[in-house]
Formats: sequence, C-alpha cells, structure tokens
Amino acid sequence: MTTDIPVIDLAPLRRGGAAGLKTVARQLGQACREVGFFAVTGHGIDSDLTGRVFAASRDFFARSAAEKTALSITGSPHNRGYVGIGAETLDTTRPSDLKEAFNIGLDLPADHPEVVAGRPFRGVNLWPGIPGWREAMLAYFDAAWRLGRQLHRGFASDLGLDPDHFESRLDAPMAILRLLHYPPRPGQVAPGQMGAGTHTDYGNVTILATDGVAGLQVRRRDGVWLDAPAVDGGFLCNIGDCLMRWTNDVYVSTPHRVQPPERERFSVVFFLDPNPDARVESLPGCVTPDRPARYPPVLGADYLQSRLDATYAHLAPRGRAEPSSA
Ligand SMILES: O=C(O)CCC(=O)C(=O)O
Ligand SMILES: [Fe+2]
Repeated sequence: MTTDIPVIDLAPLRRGGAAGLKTVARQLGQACREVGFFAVTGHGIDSDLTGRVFAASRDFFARSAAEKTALSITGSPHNRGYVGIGAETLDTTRPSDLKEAFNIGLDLPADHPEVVAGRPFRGVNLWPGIPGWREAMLAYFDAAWRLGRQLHRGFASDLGLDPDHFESRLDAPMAILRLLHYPPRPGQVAPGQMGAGTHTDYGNVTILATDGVAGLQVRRRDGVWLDAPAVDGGFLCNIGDCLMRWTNDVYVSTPHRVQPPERERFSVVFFLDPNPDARVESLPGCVTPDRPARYPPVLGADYLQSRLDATYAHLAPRGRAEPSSA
C-alpha cells in the first residue's frame, strides 16, 4: 500500500496511444485507491497561463474591500464571485476559515436557454474590470477542464470502462475555478482557526496550483497528516466525494486542510463536478459480490446540492440555493 503522494507524468496519456493510456491509468488508479491525492507533470497547461492567473489573482485580492465586495457571491444565486474572509467554515467544529476567494463557473451568456430558464448551477459569471483578467481566467478554466477530462480517460480505463465513458458526463460541468488568498500569520488567528478547515472535496477531481507557500496538509489513511509536496511546474490533484460515490468507494476521497500560512499564500483550485444531469450511479466494474452497490443513483446537481445544504445548514437552513464548492 502506497502512503506517499505519487508524482504521475501524464505525457504518455496525452500522446493518445493505447499503451500510454494503460500505463498512466494504472498509476492513476493506484493513487486514487490508496492515497486519494497525486501530483501530475506533463499535463500540457502552459506555465505562462498559470502565471497570468496568479498575477491576476494577486491584483484582484489587493484591491479595496469596496471593490471586492461589489462582486460579492451573496449577490449571485449561482455561486459566482467574491467570498470574504471568514465567510466559510469547512470544518464546522472550528472557527471560520481565514481565506478569501473568487469563484468562476462555466461561462454561459445571459441569454443562454439554461440561464434564462434558471436551471440549477447555471448562471453568468461576475468579472472585475481589470484588463485581461477575464481572458486569463477563461483560458485557464478551459485548460483545467481539458486536463480534468484527460484524467477521467485514465480513471475510466483503470476501471475497465471505455476511456470516453465520462466524456458525455463532463461536457457542460458544474465546475468551479476558485482563486484563494490566505492572509499571513500572525494575524487575527483564533485558537484552532485554519486557513481552510478539514474537508473532502465534493466533486469528481480537483486540480490545484499553489504559489509554493506551505500550508496544505493531507490526512493519510493511517491518520498521519502529511505536508503536501510542492511540485515545480506540476499540479496536485485529488479525488472528490462524487467520484468516490460513482466508483462505489473503489476510489476514496481524502481529507485535507490548510494551516494559516507563515507568509501570505495564493492558490488556484479547479473543482470538476459533473454535468447537472449526469446520473451518478455505481459503475459496473465497481460492483462485485463482495462490494454490492452502496449508494442509490442520484443526479449530479442533486448530489452537489445535498452536500451544499449540509455544509451550509448552520448558516442558512433553507436559503442558500448554491454552493461554495469545497
Ligand atoms: O488552497 C489549497 O491549497 C487547498 C484548498 C482546498 O482544499 C479547497 O479549497 O478545497
Ligand atoms: Fe479541498
């Protein structure tokens, strides 16, 4: 059983041949079963683009409180926009999280039929008026989404499915690109307060870039907390609860948290949740006599909503229509 976070080179998978797919699928499958986290290199995302996103994020978070709150998520019924420091509590046994965030979802125009119809998780994004900002975010959203779909080719192959199995379940996803900013310690840190409290992510897979400042910790299956490795030019990925459910617990999501960092810290997180109408049900290869189906089928949107309702029950028992993807 592996306990460390493996580094997986995706180049053979991205080249497209059957042998490369098989090799990478085996590595991904092992990581998803045993650790729930893995780092990827050879991912195909241009480091200049990632650099532009971090620069744009720094620019935005350095703006005045008034400028940021003008784009507040509280004014968006679709989980888009700015989340202030202390607005979220991922671990509800602790004080609120010491971070601020900005959420960007699938970019649909205001006259898109699903937006007009008020479909769950469909809405327009909010944008600061910073030149080049929107373009950088949308380019990164697309690149991370593509990478997430490539990872799913590996997962599908590892699980004995057609490599394209997830493609139609991820072509209009409830994905969120989330910029995060953690203020430095010492600041106003209450006893037990975290940058982000212990949690598992809700979706299928999360793709994380950091600025190299330490803080993220991952809870190994034996309970030991590991500092997440910084992988130069790479991304850290982890399995979320929706993919865990889809695989009937063959893949396992792993709790993680962010300590209040010594220095100011920025991270860029892409949460890939499935399409709202994707039917999340135990995959055929994941159900055996020893492992009967553990969960009834559920629609992607209903699953995400149920997780958000639980997360925010302490804040707004009936109100909050939409998430803050954790
Ligand atoms: O900022 C990080 O390194 C991780 C954040 C995280 O786990 C989350 O937002 O779900
Ligand atoms: Fe997370």
